[in-house]
Amino acid sequence: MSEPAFQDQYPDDYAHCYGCGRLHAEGHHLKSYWDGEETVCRYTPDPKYTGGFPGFLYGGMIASLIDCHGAGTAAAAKARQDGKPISRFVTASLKVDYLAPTPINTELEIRGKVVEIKGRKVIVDLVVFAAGTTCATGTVVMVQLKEQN
Ligand SMILES: CCCCCCCC/C=C\CCCCCCCC(=O)SCCNC(=O)CCNC(=O)[C@H](O)C(C)(C)COP(=O)(O)OP(=O)(O)OC[C@H]1O[C@@H](n2cnc3c(N)ncnc32)[C@H](O)[C@@H]1OP(=O)(O)O
Repeated sequence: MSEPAFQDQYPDDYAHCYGCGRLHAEGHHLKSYWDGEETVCRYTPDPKYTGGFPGFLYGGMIASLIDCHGAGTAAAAKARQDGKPISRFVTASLKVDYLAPTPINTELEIRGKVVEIKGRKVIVDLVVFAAGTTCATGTVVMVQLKEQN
């Protein structure tokens, strides 16, 4: 059996994020997994998240995908390195470059690559693909909650 999604391993008290918390009743419930040394999250946006014109996703949602998949990647990477269960990270910094319009009603693939793990801080590079096109890239700085360290 494959390992549960990173977000499904968050402790209950820290699983209420609108983007990825499994316990948020109306959230997006993003799910992230290992794919070799990278991580992957797949998500098909609903047209209600339309951006400036029909057919395309609004930038805030793209940032959310990068943010939440980045947090999950940081948590999983730290857990893998330390041989411990997944703990909860929060976003200290989020940078997004929008490279091409991102379609809705198309499955997006968000991939993460760990750049650095230093103490409670993990830096992750991310890419958002739609049908093979690179639509956005991002870098996040994630910090492990002190009480989870
Ligand atoms: C998820 C469940 C939450 C449950 C909460 C329970 C209570 C927990 C208590 C408190 C945390 C509250 C957080 C709530 C968040 C809700 C969830 C989101 O929506 S995430 C999106 C919004 N993100 C925030 O709202 C973070 C706000 N920022 C902070 O709370 C702090 O600034 C935090 C935790 C991110 C860092 O504070 P430090 O005092 O723990 O750690 P320092 O020593 O400042 O930083 C550690 C390392 O990270 C680097 N760093 C910190 N901020 C950076 C930045 N903006 N850019 C680059 N590097 C940064 C530092 O340079 C340091 O690195 P070097 O060890 O020196 O190499």
